[in-house]
Amino acid sequence: MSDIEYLRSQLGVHPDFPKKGIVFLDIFPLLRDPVAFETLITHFLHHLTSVTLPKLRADSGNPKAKIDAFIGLDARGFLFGPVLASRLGAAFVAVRKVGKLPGKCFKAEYEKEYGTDVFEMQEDALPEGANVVVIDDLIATGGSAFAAHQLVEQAKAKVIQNLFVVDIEFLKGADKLPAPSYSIIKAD
Ligand SMILES: O=P(O)(O)OC[C@H]1O[C@H](OP(=O)(O)OP(=O)(O)O)[C@H](O)[C@@H]1O
Ligand SMILES: Nc1ncnc2[nH]cnc12
Repeated sequence: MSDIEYLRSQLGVHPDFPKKGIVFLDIFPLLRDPVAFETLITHFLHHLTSVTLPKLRADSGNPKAKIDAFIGLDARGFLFGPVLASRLGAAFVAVRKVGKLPGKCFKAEYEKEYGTDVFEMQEDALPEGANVVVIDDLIATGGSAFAAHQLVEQAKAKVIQNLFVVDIEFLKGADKLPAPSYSIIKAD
């Protein structure tokens, strides 16, 4: 079994949660296993250093261009973003559901697979022109990640990569996103 097949086999699968008709894919079992968690981080780092950074440097003409910040989406993006940010010497910025962040915030309303919500990000969290990676546990319709993209645009920064542990591919969420997406586990 490949390491990706192993990770796939460890996902929790919960039909009719949190609503009838939704098959909820639970990434928490992967975090109970330290080897599985480290494998996820290794796959993300490999993609960032072998694809994202070379593309950023080629596109910008700056061989020293770097990832300035990881934007983690409330709540499960917070599990992965700070680890990647720390490993690559970048900032971690939290995008939170409305009403949780103090100070002035940018806002973006969105629709996801099982409801609507509003995301916020603190207005002083990102410098203008920052190169940003969006990270979350899962992409379904892409509504959440697209809202994060809108917040980054409001800050006049740039999303250069989206990262997900799981992509529910038939919902075609990645097609909605202006920046490239990389996901470790493809689900149906
Ligand atoms: O691609 P989409 O259709 O937008 O769905 C994906 C989002 O839905 C889940 O989050 P949820 O809002 O349930 O929040 P949680 O992480 O706080 O449980 C998941 O963690 C993603 O953020
Ligand atoms: N099917 C699903 N499983 C887990 N998280 C989700 N977020 C949106 N859709 C989801």
